[in-house]
Amino acid sequence: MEAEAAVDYLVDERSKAQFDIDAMKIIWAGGKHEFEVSDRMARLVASDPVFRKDNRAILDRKELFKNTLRKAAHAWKRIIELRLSEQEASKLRFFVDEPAYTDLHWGMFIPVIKGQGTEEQRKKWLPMAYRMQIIGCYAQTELGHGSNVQGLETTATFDPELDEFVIHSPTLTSSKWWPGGLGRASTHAVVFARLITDGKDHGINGFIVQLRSLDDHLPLPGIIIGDIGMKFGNGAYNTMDNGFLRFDHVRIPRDQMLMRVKQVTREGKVVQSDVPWQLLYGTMVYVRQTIVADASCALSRAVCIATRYSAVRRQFGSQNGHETQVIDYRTQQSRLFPLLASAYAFRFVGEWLKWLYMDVTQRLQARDFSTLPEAHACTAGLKSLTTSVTADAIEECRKLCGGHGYLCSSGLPELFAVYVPACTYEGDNIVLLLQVARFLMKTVSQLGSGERPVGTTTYLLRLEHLLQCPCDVQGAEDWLKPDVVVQLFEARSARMTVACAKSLSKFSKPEDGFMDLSADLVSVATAHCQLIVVSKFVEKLQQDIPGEGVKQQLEALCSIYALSLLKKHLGDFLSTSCITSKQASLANDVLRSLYSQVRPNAIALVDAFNYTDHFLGSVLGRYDGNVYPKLYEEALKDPLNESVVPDGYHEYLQPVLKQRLRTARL
Ligand SMILES: CCCCCCCCCC/C=C\CCCCCCCCCC(=O)SCCNC(=O)CCNC(=O)[C@H](O)C(C)(C)COP(=O)(O)OP(=O)(O)OC[C@H]1O[C@@H](n2cnc3c(N)ncnc32)[C@H](O)[C@@H]1OP(=O)(O)O
Ligand SMILES: Cc1cc2nc3c(=O)[nH]c(=O)nc-3n(C[C@H](O)[C@H](O)[C@H](O)COP(=O)(O)OP(=O)(O)OC[C@H]3O[C@@H](n4cnc5c(N)ncnc54)[C@H](O)[C@@H]3O)c2cc1C
Repeated sequence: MEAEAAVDYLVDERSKAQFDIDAMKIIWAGGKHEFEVSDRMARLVASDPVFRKDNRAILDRKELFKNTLRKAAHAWKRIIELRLSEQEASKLRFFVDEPAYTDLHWGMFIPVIKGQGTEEQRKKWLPMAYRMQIIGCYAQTELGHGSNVQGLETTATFDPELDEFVIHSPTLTSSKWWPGGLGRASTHAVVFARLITDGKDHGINGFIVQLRSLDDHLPLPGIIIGDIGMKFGNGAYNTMDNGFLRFDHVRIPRDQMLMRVKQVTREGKVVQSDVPWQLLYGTMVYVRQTIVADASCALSRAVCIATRYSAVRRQFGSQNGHETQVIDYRTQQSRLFPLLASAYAFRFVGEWLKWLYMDVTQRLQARDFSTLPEAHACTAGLKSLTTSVTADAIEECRKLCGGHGYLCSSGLPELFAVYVPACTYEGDNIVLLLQVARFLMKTVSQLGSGERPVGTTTYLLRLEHLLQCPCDVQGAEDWLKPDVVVQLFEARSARMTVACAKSLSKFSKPEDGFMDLSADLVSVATAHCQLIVVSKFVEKLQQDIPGEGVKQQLEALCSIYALSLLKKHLGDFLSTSCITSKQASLANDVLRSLYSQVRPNAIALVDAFNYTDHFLGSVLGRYDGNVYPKLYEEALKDPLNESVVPDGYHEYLQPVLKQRLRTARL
């Protein structure tokens, strides 16, 4: 094929931008320093051939896993050689863009010891873990029990004679099943098990257990361990060794029980410390918060691919002598731009959630436990909302790219396959929304008792007003007023919450009500979480936003985010009498004009994510828009194209063809 000169097919598009893109890049990155680190690490990874990833879909499982081990070892080598800070190292891992055992080691094993270990335990285990002299994972879920943590069956029985715990898997369903990094790589795990002393069950707790020898990596006596097998998609999450694990009376010293929440004395007495027992779930709160930040990355990546390709792709019509760019179709805009707006919305709510998590952590250290329930509800709810939207959005972006979106070289199938389990891991999304609903029902029921709602539920203090207030929209331009929109989302959430609370109060047993009304409770929780995202976007815009035109673009995106939600959930807003059908129709008109406003800026708005072509891993999303020759190039790399006549022709194709010839002669 003819070699094409390097042409930037998106130059025209970029010249239309009406804002300072460099300033937007800094807003997106969360600051100048963050931008600089992220940019440097992205380039470092993109320029290193060890980190190539274009062959993942065609490697078999063993090659794929070995390749991941190689990349993780190389990443670690570079981290040491370049003396990277924790922030730089974590960005480097992010741009390597391949699920690996190191995610669980750094993302869960270290945090669980930090959060649930005593000072002595932290001093003993963390230095080894930081130097990667041991590799750890988080072994909570069992074959028969995932969502219901209190239902775990693995036992940790105290033996006072030897001052040890005996870790045991009493049934098949008690086998640990799913932990990432467990299958092949980990030498240690924090294992969640039922604490049994003197025949009494004291509920679950974490225990540090060595699984494999530090000399030859063989499983230690009493440990039965392996990988749980291939998961959804080629490549994708199969770089991760999710594992199974059974214990046959494995003994560990008493001081390997994580003892920040509960302690077991030498005599076998269980002492509950004064921190809330829910801190046993603290690592999940931490990871849920990181998953929200990650959602904006996955979503922005898919949106970047779909937006660039939509500007390159032309179908039907006539536009300056060419067919029309598909991005100019209103239907394409109405599917794509709300996703672009959601990517920015999730970025800002993720930033805020990180702040909330740091705040609750500091309070816990100062023994102020008052904001823990809210932090749990926010992390659970936003994890659920952002991952569900992102998973659906990646699939929508695939469809927005038409047939070519279905090719692995578009990057979208693998992104989808890697991303969808986020709706399940770290808490199934429905189970987590039910936790938010439970928190809201409790908050509303306590309103009369002088208990003041905190943080994101403060709006419930204005319940009387919110239950009656009319929506202040008279003309279309009123829909652009942030306070009008925020109050509307508050009113919708408050009205749905109160309606559900009333229905619940009719049940003599609250548990029966929760079972019967669970689908409605999920809708209530969703409305509350959407309110949080809308209000955090609005709050972000009240800060100083430097850069010409940047604030205007973000204001347009914020309005698109809120009004597209209104359109999607119109039933909620109309059935709670929050708006009239006339107001809904005005909102729709405003949305159309906002799409026109965003259209010339669309390419620059996705360029602001600053993704390298290596990270995007997509022919359709290439920065230069040179899609068609590169699609050919990728196709020619497929192993099927290595020979002109396919393997199997002589055995299977030729006989069939010959047989058909004979039949034809008959
Ligand atoms: C230098 C080099 C650096 C290199 C850097 C590399 C960087 C890499 C880093 C990568 C970083 C991060 C990536 C991380 C990787 C992610 C990969 C995916 C991993 C996936 C792992 C997992 O899936 S682990 C398993 C997760 N499991 C779950 O989530 C289970 C879900 N279930 C539950 O949480 C609970 O069972 C339940 C909450 C659903 C119910 O619990 P329970 O039955 O006990 O409770 P109740 O409902 O009765 O509630 C009792 C009260 O407790 C409150 N509650 C519940 N949970 C919490 C909580 N978490 N915190 C606080 N409070 C909580 C609840 O509200 C009730 O309160 P009251 O109503 O007041 O009684
Ligand atoms: C890729 C991946 C990586 C993972 N990594 C780890 C790891 O490192 N460590 C670890 O310990 N675990 C890990 N897990 C396990 C994960 O945390 C669990 O799968 C998750 O918590 C969901 O639990 P479950 O599988 O038991 O789902 P289930 O609870 O069995 O869910 C099945 C269905 O039942 C519904 N359901 C369940 N309970 C209720 C309820 N009360 N009300 C209404 N509906 C309900 C759910 O909505 C869902 O539709 C991983 C899982 C995956 C997919």
